[in-house]
Amino acid sequence: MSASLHIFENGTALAEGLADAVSAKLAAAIEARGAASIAVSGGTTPKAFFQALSRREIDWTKVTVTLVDERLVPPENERSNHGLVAANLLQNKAAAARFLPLYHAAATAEDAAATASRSMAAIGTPFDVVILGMGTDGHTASFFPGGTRLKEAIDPATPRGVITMEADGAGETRLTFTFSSLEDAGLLVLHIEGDGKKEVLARAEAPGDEAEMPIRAMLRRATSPLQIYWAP
Ligand SMILES: O=C(O)[C@H](O)[C@@H](O)[C@H](O)[C@H](O)COP(=O)(O)O
Repeated sequence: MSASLHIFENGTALAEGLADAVSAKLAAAIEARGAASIAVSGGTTPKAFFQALSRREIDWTKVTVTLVDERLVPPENERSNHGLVAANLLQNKAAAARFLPLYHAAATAEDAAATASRSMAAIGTPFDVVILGMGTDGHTASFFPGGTRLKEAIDPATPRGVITMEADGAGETRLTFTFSSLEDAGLLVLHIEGDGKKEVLARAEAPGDEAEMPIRAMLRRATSPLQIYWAP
């Protein structure tokens, strides 16, 4: 599927424009099925978007929020994506949403991934909305170049669910949804800001190995059209 590029004047306009598109998609899912789901990314980019989305007037009691990926740390750790989402998205109107964590205080990372996969299976798939970020190394979710389980994570034959990942530069062990869990979302978004990320995107769009820039898996093979939201 080909990608579409949505360009905004600045970060504020981007946050508001993306919150409009996402809340419309969630509202449509609630209208159609009585429930909606969204998986979001961590990092620095989504903060303003989370705050804008938290104020949108939809029936948040029917929305399940989860994470595309997470670090193996408890929510009170400053590097926790759960902590970021709790502080910025699960506020205002969106405080009524249900949040499903990927991190569980389990004995091992594998146990945490298995627990997360089970609780995710209960919400049903595909997700209505998936918001991806992208690192300057071309990673998305926790699909890191050189990641221990990168091949498995981006293999379309790997079933839906959460797996563990370790990589140089990733810091902690990660928990990440697999490619197959994310690529068919009702609304599949790549949310990036700045000229640097635009250059990374241009490199990713050029021919080359997916293992070198794993965002290529989404750009090339996602069955849902990738909606790229960008501002300088
Ligand atoms: O950090 C995370 O939780 C995500 O794993 C990661 O994929 C993130 O979306 C990118 O690294 C972009 O991060 P920035 O928005 O900070 O550039």
